[in-house]
Amino acid sequence: MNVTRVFVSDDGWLAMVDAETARYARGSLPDAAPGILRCSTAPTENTVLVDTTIFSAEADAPQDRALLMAQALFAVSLRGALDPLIATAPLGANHAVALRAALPALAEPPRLRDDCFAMPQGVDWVPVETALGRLQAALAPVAGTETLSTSQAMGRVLAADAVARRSNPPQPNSAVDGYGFAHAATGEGPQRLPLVDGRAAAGQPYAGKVPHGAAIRILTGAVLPSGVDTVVLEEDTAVDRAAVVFDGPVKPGANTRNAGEDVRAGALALPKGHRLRAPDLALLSALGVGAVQTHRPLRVGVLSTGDEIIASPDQPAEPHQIWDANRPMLLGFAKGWGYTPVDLGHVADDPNVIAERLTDAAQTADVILTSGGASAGDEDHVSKLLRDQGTLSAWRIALKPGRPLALAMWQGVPVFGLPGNPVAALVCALIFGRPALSLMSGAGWVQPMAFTVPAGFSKRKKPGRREYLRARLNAEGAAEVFASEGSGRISGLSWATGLVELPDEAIDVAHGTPVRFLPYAGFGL
Ligand SMILES: Nc1nc2c(c(=O)[nH]1)N[C@H]1C(S)=C(S)[C@@H](COP(=O)(O)OP(=O)(O)OC[C@H]3O[C@@H](n4cnc5c(N)ncnc54)[C@H](O)[C@@H]3O)O[C@H]1N2
Ligand code: MOO
Repeated sequence: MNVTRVFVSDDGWLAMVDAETARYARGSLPDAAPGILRCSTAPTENTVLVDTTIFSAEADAPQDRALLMAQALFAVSLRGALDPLIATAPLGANHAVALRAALPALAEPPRLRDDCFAMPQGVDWVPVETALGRLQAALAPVAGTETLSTSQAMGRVLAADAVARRSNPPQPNSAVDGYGFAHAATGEGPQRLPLVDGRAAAGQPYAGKVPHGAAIRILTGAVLPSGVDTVVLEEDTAVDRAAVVFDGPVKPGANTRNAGEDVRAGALALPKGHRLRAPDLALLSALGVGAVQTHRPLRVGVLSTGDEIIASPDQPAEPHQIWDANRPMLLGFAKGWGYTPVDLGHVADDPNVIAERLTDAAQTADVILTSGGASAGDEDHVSKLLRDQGTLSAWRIALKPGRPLALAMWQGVPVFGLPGNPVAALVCALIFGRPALSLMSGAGWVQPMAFTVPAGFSKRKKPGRREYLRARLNAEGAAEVFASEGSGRISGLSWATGLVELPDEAIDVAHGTPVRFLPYAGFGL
């Protein structure tokens, strides 16, 4: 063996760089590998101390690490670059990159293929519509019910049909201020009807009967007195002493409203599942519905995960840390959608802590939205945890942005693991979260509002996935899109007033091409 140098690691393994090692380094490892053996000789002037722990990531056993060191040193020596390395001992920590770079390659980098822009093979890419269909089928209303007075029920979802207690209007009445009479007593040409004493006003009904051929002063909303079926508008009349004059003919029933013409007593006023808006409070009140059976608001827990996240901008953040953007956004969605937001705070990427927080949350929330850690990387603890301990259905959705979406049950509570990138978190929350939460709240599945507008941009999109772009309408009514599609560009979320939805198929969008615009307002934002 033509030993040129001996390298000894601090744990006693010896590597020699020479022609033998060259053969070994290029070949397979025989049982007694030449070039590496347990150090039994005292260090000589030929000995260089090496720190083989720099290869801890590559090998656990000291002898294996020494072997890697031998291979690296041999490769370096072949290039004649050994001496500068040896000049600074111990040989190791300061040279980790150079020595790693010198290791012979074992793996080939993946080659670009003709279909390199296709979806990865062997991955179950779920089209958006399929994913939505599965979600819809899997979920059910979970919010309990309680009876509330109508005045307290704004924003609540009806848990039972609301039925009209009486008709609207309850009685036939006048639609205008004018004069009322029996139509049968009038005809064509000038009409002159003597007035009875008294009048009919809203809230002050006329108790008597108006004689055939006579008229009565009547105001808007007044119940039609007996003997009155038609009203002439005040502006079309003149009063001649104690008579009213006008030109006939007047249509029978003119300017009157029939009892129950709006809603009849006993009719369905609002169906179960309807979310009460201010106009609905008007209707229910008008129909005498003073109390309604409602679903309790869905409790939506929101949890952020990630070692880099600082829960609030009230707290300082180091340069490697970022303030939580997703949690305030998702809590805001929940509130805006009429649910009870439950702030579950932020946890670091520690599976035990995440599990503990989810377990607590399962007591206080009906559904949990997490963000971060949804994909399959080293730090993607949410999806791993849900896979190991929950019943995860990890979906890779043919969607951009927002492809990783982890769905699981945690102690009976559905967990939506949204992607960490804020733009992806928003898209997943609006496209998947909103209809799903609506269904769970008792309000049924909802479709986003969308309308077709001309594109104010151009883009060529490949087939196989749906894309959502941050967009807003310009003065011409065309949809312009945000300058960047980067999923971390949070400013684009505020710049936009909605999303443009590009279909799953390929599309070549030019200025003027019709595209679907989904306004934020249609998502209840
Ligand atoms: N090798 C791959 N890498 C990534 C893939 C992939 O398919 N293969 N998918 C990318 C896509 S698309 C997305 S989206 C993200 C999803 O990642 P995770 O859900 O696992 O989220 P993180 O890795 O934890 O974070 C991603 C990104 O978002 C930032 N973040 C996280 N939480 C918040 C928050 N509450 N507020 C503001 N910003 C947040 C985080 O710092 C990261 O920058 O994965 C891609 N990678
Ligand atoms: O879901 Mo990722 O972009 O698609 O950010």
